Amino acid sequence: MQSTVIAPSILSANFAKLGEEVDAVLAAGADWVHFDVMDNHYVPNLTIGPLVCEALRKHGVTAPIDVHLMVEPVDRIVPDFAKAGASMITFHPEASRHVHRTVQLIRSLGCQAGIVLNPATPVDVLDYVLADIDMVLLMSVNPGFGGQAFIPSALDKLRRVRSMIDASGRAVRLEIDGGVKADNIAEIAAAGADTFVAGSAIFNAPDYAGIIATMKAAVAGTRR
Ligand SMILES: O=C(CO)[C@H](O)[C@H](O)COP(=O)(O)O
Repeated sequence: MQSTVIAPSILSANFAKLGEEVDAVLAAGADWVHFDVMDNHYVPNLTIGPLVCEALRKHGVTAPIDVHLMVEPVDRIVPDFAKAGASMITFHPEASRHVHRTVQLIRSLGCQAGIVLNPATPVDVLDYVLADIDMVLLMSVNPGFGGQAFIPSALDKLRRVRSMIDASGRAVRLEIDGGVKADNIAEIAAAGADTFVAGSAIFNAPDYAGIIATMKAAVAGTRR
């Protein structure tokens, strides 16, 4: 099991003061910045691109930036994000014609690569790419919007992917995204996640440090 990572999704941040929001969650104990890229094609919403990632780096953000591409096609935008300062880039296999090639492209540009599985996407693709990736991101909501409820079937899927990762013997992160809250994060951690994306739970909280500490303590409680 990898170390615990809390990655606030800036989808729920106040975009009018994004730099300050990112500084605030990092100062409050967040480990990564989760950066949701939506194209109004693969998903029914439109968000931010490489220019905003680059702006965060220029603003002084040194923490890992975890770019989740909800775009189709994928490959064209990958080099722009690598240049803009992405640390890891995850993508949906449905959005790439050649999944293994996209993984190779991301890694050739110096970023970590991850595969994202939607709630109804089978895990089988992992049989063929687990040896080549750094992270699996399981969606516990249908992608496109923050603030949705956690889909319970994600717990069984977490357990299944955790077994696959452990059997591989590789240090692959298992990330969960969607509906992660202080009151369900322990159950999610116990099912095998080590990397937790939370948008509305963190950015809607009055005290960022308080909610992040509560989440980390809940995860730590499952590791004893
Ligand atoms: O990728 C996403 C949606 O596609 C978001 O990261 C995710 O939904 C986080 O938001 P919340 O924690 O509010 O559910």
